Amino acid sequence: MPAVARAIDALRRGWPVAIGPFSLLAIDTADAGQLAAFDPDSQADVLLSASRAETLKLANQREAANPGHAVRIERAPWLDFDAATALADPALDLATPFKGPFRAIAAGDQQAADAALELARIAGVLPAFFVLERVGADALSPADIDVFSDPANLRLATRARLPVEADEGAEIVAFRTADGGDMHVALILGGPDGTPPLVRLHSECLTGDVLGSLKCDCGPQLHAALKEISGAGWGILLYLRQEGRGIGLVNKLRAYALQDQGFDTVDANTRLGFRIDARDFRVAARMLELLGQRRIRLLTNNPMKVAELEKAGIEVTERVPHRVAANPHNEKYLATKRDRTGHQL
Ligand SMILES: Nc1nc2c(ncn2[C@@H]2O[C@H](COP(=O)(O)OP(=O)(O)OP(=O)(O)O)[C@@H](O)[C@H]2O)c(=O)[nH]1
Ligand SMILES: [Zn+2]
Repeated sequence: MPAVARAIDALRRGWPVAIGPFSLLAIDTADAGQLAAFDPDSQADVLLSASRAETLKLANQREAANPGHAVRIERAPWLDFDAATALADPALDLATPFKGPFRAIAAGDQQAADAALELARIAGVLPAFFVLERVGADALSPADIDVFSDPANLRLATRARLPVEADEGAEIVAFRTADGGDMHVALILGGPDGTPPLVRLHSECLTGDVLGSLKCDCGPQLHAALKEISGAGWGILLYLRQEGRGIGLVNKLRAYALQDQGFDTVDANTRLGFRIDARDFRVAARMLELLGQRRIRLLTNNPMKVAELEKAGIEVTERVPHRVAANPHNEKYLATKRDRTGHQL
């Protein structure tokens, strides 16, 4: 498992990683010099996500037969570092006329190719690589990456009293994984009273939670949730380290830049090459289990959260709506949540 943590670190630094039969260099974090060292003979192909390939109209019959999977683009003389960056990063879509033509070919080991894209998401880098078939002694397997994300690895690390505005008697509980994955926390307000706790799953949003961003509703939702839970007598707020619906802060800010170009929150994620919602709510179920709460009332407008928790063995006895007032900056975002991602607003 430490090998996965090392690979995540390497991706963030623009260093090569090995997965299955592949040696991979993340286009997002590497530079032309690192590419020359990685691939002195200009042999490397490019690996992209299906949704990115679709945006670029590079999804040919091969991809259509295998939707949702990594797409491999054959190396061509004009596919240098800058051209690859334009393939990887949608910020340049409107500005950069494509050279090409580019040709999609068989990915090779599809499972390993898909695992590479998932590792990029976990590392918070764009899901796009230079790729070579080169067997490395300590290559990761796709199963290693699954194990890394398995919420069964989550452990309760420590708990302490934390007086907060909403409840001076609150308690904070920290969770962590053996491999140094993201650290999640729970805030318990009030104490068990024999009824299912009112629970809020809050996904990290640095811009909204800390900076008072008006682009989303996260900040007001966070504070309203704490108030509501304390008013209900008792409950739990899970603060989940799933910034940007699981794509990381840098990629979320890239999504914001695309929104400045007129794309909505859904299309921005797709253009970046990510799923519309890349969060894994099994981790929330595991935290509730470690806190001894398998029956809950859930504060959310998002039916997917209810479904995912139930799938992971948590009984949601009631969905409690969690609406906050809109402002002129987040009106469109909230409308998109209602119209395109099934939020009950
Ligand atoms: N990728 C991306 N993430 C965003 C954007 N705006 C907010 N987020 C993230 O979205 C998460 C909050 O999710 P929402 O979809 O607003 O709400 P929800 O949690 O699904 O649903 P509710 O429980 O009803 O609030 C946080 O992690 C934010 O950082 C955006 O435009 N793009
Ligand atoms: Zn937000």
